[in-house]
Amino acid sequence: MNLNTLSERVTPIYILSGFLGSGKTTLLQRMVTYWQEQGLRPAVIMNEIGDVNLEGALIEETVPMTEMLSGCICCTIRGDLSLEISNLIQKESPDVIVIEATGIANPMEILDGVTEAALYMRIDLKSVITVVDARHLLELYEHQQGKTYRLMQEQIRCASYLILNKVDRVSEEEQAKVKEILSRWNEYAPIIPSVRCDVDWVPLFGSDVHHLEHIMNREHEHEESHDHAHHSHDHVMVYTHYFKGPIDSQRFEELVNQLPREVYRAKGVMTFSDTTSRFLFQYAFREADFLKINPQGVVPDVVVFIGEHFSQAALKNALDELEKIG
Ligand SMILES: Nc1nc2c(ncn2[C@@H]2O[C@H](COP(=O)(O)OP(=O)(O)OP(=O)(O)O)[C@@H](O)[C@H]2O)c(=O)[nH]1
Repeated sequence: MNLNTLSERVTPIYILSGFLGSGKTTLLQRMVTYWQEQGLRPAVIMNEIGDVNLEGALIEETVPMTEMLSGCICCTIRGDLSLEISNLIQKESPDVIVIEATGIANPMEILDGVTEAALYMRIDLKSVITVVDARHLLELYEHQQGKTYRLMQEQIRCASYLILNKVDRVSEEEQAKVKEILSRWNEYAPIIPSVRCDVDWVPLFGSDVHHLEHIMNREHEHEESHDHAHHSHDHVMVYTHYFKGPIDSQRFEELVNQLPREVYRAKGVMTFSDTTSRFLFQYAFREADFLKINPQGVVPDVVVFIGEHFSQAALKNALDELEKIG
């Protein structure tokens, strides 16, 4: 692989979320095994509360693993997360990275850490997979209060896929009820029932199999899985757009003013065709801000959009149009 293709390489990232004991580690082990069987090199970022990562011991030694101990990724070490990601990519150049977030982390904050890294590394957040313990959710739903309930709700809302795990511990009727709750909280994420997170990977990694095949220079495409994934991936929480060249600043501002409500945050580094300097772009609470910058080293032109299940295709099309005009 020459340097050029190396710098063009985009590392797919998955976030695994879910409440304590829901089955995240079980799922992580299965994901790692699946990718290894595909001939890929996965890497793992794990975060546990406490000083010893017991579960890390469950993952094979050949899998590069970064452990972030003594705290929850989202509260204490959010900045470090983006650093960990870039270190891992530089040192190990994995084909795919999985971040297992502690059961008490708020996934929105983890998304923030990941998108921070997207500003200086070519990464692509593929999906947030949330594991739900079927019985635990039913029990919490009965009471409908408390921090645990709200956090679980957050984790469910921001998922691109919901693994409804431990269905061996609920009746058919109960399973139907949990599914109904889940689809009310998150109408976009497909719900995949499982026992010990034993799921069919093709729908889950459809587009990524396609993507990873591309990395591996394989020729064939799996049309069916690609279509499926395209459909379910269109409504995303994060969209990262790498620009191929400078764009017109006024047209970009117009686009920003017309962003859908669901996009509530954006940030990036940009080069405009009608200005000389590069800019740090920030967008929050429907307000855009541009700051002249002179980045050190090689920093790509990229904007990360963060929100709640907005249409990635619509945004991508609009940005592609701007690029065509230049
Ligand atoms: N009955 C049943 N038990 C399961 C299932 N999946 C996982 N478990 C068990 O649930 C426990 C927790 O699973 P883990 O995969 O460690 O869950 P986790 O979300 O990583 O847990 P934390 O690291 O504490 O957040 C383990 O004892 C598993 O064996 C399932 O489908 N059914």
